[in-house]
Amino acid sequence: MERFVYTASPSRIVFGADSIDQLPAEIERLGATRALVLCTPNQREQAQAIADRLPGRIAGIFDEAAMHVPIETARKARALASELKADCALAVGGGSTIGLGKAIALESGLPIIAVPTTYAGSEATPIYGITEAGLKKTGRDARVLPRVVIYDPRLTLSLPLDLTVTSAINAMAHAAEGLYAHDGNPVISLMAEEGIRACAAALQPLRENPRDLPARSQALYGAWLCGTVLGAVSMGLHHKLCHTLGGTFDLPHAQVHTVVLPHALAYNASAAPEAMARIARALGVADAAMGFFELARTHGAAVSLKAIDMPAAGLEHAADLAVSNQYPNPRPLEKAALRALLGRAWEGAPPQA
Ligand SMILES: NC(=O)C1=CN([C@@H]2O[C@H](COP(=O)(O)OP(=O)(O)OC[C@H]3O[C@@H](n4cnc5c(N)ncnc54)[C@H](O)[C@@H]3O)[C@@H](O)[C@H]2O)C=CC1
Ligand SMILES: O=C(O)/C=C\C(=O)CC(=O)O
Repeated sequence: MERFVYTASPSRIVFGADSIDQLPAEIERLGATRALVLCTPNQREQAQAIADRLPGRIAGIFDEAAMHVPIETARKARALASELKADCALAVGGGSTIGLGKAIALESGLPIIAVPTTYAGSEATPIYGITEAGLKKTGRDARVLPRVVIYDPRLTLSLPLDLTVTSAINAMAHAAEGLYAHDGNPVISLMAEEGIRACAAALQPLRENPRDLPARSQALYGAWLCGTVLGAVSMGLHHKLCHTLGGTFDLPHAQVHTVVLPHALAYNASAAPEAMARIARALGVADAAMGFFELARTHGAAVSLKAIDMPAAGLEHAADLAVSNQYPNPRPLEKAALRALLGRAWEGAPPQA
């Protein structure tokens, strides 16, 4: 066994169907009496229903969470938290809403209770992202790691099927890159493999019935594991490409992950054979990259950047950006090979080493 460092995350996880019933006790445990509830406009009703379970403990609801946390939204939410003297942020939603809670916590140290309703995994990480003047900056800070996460699969029953598939692949991407992270460790690799297995296995039953509670539970369990991997070790080429593409061309987050993952894995395959074997085993396929390509296609997700409105004229610029910062990745970053990768991803061609 090689030497490694493992840092466990100090979050408290409350998992299972109806675990939202534990919310009043969890808020009390934190000693909070004035929670600011955060959500997107789409999830206002769901957030209100949760707030209604907490009479006397809600300071207000802010329903303007938006993807990639625009700085203007963060400022507005921070000002409201301060004005209402909130003593905790209760984020009900996906990565965008939890990201808004993190933007508040980063400045104020307010504890976050996260109630995730997608599989993005932000609730399990100390990573924040804020977008200012078209540029998304991300960083790590222990203050933004939610203190408590309530994973209630019932709250994911309403997640539309297309987002269910792409969000689950977003989750599995964390685990896939965690398996070849330069700072990986055996515990995180176990979580990664199990996370991929659980998320992938949930997709077929959810396609047949998006309200299948055991399958929702399995997907959410997998998402927790995959998010934990993201929070614990460094990501490589795939995540960097997705951030570049998403941020520069304003592409939808989970869908970009879904398109890019097979191509990023094919690029890294020869340099990370053991990770590829573990990913393939978790998916129950022969080849990791093709496995993800087929998984997305089988479940009706877009497999080309073209289909999610990435302009072809931006490919050269994206390749330049991809090599502008070097970072640890199993295979060195080569401009010509990355340009070819992006071309295949744009077309929706199968992944190629
Ligand atoms: N900091 C971190 O560790 C991470 C941050 N992120 C960030 O999170 C954002 C993406 O988060 P996502 O969860 O993919 O999307 P999202 O949070 O933007 O949600 C997408 C849409 O689905 C709706 N939705 C969410 N759950 C629903 C449900 N159960 N039923 C019906 N509608 C529902 C939302 O209201 C929203 O309109 C990106 O900005 C990304 O960068 C993603 C992963 C990790
Ligand atoms: O961009 C962020 O807000 C931080 C991390 C992620 O989005 C991880 C991911 O790409 O899914």
